[in-house]
Amino acid sequence: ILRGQETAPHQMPFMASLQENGEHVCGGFLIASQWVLSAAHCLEDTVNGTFQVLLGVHSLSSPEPHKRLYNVRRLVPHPGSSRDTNADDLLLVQLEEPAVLSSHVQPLGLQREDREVPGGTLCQVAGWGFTSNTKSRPDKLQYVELPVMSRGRCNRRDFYDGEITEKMMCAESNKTDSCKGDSGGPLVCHGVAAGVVATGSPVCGNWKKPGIYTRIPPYLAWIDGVMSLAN
Ligand SMILES: CC(C)CC(=O)Nc1cccc(-c2cccc(CN)c2)c1
Repeated sequence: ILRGQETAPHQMPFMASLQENGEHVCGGFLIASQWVLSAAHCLEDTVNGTFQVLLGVHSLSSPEPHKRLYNVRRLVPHPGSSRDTNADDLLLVQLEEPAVLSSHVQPLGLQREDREVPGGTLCQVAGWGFTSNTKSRPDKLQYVELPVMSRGRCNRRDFYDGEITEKMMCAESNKTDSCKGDSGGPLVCHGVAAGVVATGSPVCGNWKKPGIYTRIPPYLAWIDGVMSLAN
């Protein structure tokens, strides 16, 4: 998160750190006691692929009473996701067991009505991703408030020139922005998850490259289907 601020500890009790070999790789968020939603691109550049999910966390490094690392039972990338496009960039992560819920560990509601979030709406995005283009990584959870950019404006030639589908949304990236390591985190509008941070262009904080977020309503059937079928 570029030019954001540290959250109050556990202000976002749905936030998850998707980790590989004990290192933060991507954001994610609890959507049910045994399920975390993240981004499919987070599975790229994995070494031996043992993922774990850290919940109830504020500082990645300090011991915290509510912090708990969960093993992963199953990783379910969206069938339409692929390395070379932004399409369907979603990942469902089933925890080995249901998370112990508390005031520090709570699921986040999903936007259920398939209605566009109007341009200009202020939404929050959080994560432990880069806080600058010099790749500095924060230890504590950061968040920033960003205005949504309408699809019409985001698809202009000098922005993404028609690349933004109705299953994606954009947010301004003028200095404040999401960045590497924030992928998979939620874009929270009116208190519910309206989008998921997609990698989009590997540029952070450049107003000409708005942040791309996978919209959630178009994927509710897939999300509910996967969760209902799993053992
Ligand atoms: C100088 C460094 C920051 C270059 C770099 O590593 N960029 C990079 C790589 C992969 C993903 C992302 C990335 C993720 C989520 C959101 C965004 C942009 N809103 C970018 C950005």
